Amino acid sequence: LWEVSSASKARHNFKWEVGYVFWSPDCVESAVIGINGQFPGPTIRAKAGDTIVVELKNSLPTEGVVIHWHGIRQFGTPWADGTASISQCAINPDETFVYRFKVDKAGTHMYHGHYGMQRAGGLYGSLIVEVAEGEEEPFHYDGEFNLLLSDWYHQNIFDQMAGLSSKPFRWIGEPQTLLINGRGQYNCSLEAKMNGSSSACDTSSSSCDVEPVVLPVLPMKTYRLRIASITSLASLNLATGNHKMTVVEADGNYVEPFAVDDMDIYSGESYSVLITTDQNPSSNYWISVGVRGRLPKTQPALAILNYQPNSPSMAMSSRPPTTPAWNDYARSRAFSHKIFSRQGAPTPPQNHPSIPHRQIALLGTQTRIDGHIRWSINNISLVLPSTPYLVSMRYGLKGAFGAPTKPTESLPRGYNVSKPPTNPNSTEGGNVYRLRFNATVDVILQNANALADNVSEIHPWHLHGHDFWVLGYGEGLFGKKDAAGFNLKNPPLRNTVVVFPYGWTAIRFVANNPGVWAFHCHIEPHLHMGMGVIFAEGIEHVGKIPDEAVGCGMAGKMWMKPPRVKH
Ligand SMILES: O=C1O[C@H]([C@@H](O)CO)C(O)=C1O
Repeated sequence: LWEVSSASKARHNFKWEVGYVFWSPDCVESAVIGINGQFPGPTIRAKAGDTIVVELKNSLPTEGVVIHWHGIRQFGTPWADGTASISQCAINPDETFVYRFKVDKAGTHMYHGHYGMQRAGGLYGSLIVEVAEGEEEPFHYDGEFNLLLSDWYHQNIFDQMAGLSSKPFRWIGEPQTLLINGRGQYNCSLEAKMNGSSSACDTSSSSCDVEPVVLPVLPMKTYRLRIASITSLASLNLATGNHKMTVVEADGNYVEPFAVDDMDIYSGESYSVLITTDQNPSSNYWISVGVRGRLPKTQPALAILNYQPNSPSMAMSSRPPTTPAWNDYARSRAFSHKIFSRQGAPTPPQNHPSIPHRQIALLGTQTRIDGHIRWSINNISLVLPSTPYLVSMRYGLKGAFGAPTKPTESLPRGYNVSKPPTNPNSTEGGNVYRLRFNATVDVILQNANALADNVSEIHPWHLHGHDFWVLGYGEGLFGKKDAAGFNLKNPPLRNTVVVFPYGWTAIRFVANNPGVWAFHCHIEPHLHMGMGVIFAEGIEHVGKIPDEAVGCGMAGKMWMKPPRVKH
């Protein structure tokens, strides 16, 4: 997984056009951001070491666009990370940008919009990297299926964004439908529909049939399910009922295999699990996907494990498995605590008095700016500049992002994480942490009570440009002594990790990838409300940034050479 053999490497060329399409993901039609007229976007499949070239044309009439390749570290190509205002200028309507990057190791990944809330608008798809030619996975399976999980809102993203920045605040609420591979049933469970009890279904949608997700399997075989969550808000749990799942991969890294009946999956995370079809083959079986971490107002999504040669629509002999109670955090913690890297995986730098070279503690709080509700990190709510950071830093455009501020990196002493912030006001800022190239950096993600009493939410944090080791989780305010309990032996490598309510999560990574990288809560409205920071490292080692990534903000003005005109 972490070694790229020198066997033959392929190049995959794609021509994509991003535009609005009418689509009915859950039988309710709306304008959805599609790729080549399709929602979700096409699945990319490649092998480790291959090069992906996506010629992306923006056919959204009045919006810029970018695509982030979630899980791909972009070694040597930081301008292809697809983060507007961070790694590149947003691609203007009618313009084309070429994303060219290497997929350096195998894993289950995804891609999605990273500008405004376009991801929530439907701009996403799967990116699956198989092991390099001639190499083998460290586990056996006879077939595989891909399950891309998402949540869906009937309110369009413009109304959502306007609400989030309104005074008074208008929260987006819970999603209407959970989707598997872009398909779901609004106000209607697939079970009720299949049993013919359509009274349980919303009548406006009863005339519409969204094809259920069916996994055709043979008895007594082993299948790999690739599961990725790209939800806007929902934390999910996937349960297979009669079939045990053995977890083998998390975020493109092998884990020490462990068996579960159900598993949590947070936005931005991916897993592979193995299931063996060892149940009575005269039946089909349900797979359920339900909401965790917030009081659910959304029906679970269902898929069908269809033992061949049964008909996929035959009556089920069992009910869909129920996913755990939304607020059973002990169970969620227990699942997270089961994840360790597979034997032989790289371990974090350690055993040296100077390691970590730096510890950055990030306290996430819900705050107010001028009466608007925001999320802040160390009391600064992230706003992005008009000149992409990668460009302004690489070319030394001082002033492109205002006065250089040094955000704080320690926790306020004695902060009471179980009460609303005593000073709920914060300011907007850039939140840029410059990391010494090759430094070993620990980050403590500290959660706390939100603005309302007795509320603290789950935040899955995603780091661009890196995998990181998850060193540990704890409850309450992180203290120096907690570092003694870090797992340095077999911590899992990931790119997304959950921070539980009122708790902290500690990660470690090596700042060895020249570029400017976003690190943020993967909940779409939370990022939009400022819940993120920027890491910059090894800028002097960044190669030539393609011109198309550069032409906006201060860089756009400086590089613009008006043609000479004759008088
Ligand atoms: O960011 C959020 O805002 C609301 C709530 O805290 C205020 O209405 C909510 O549930 C969030 O996750």
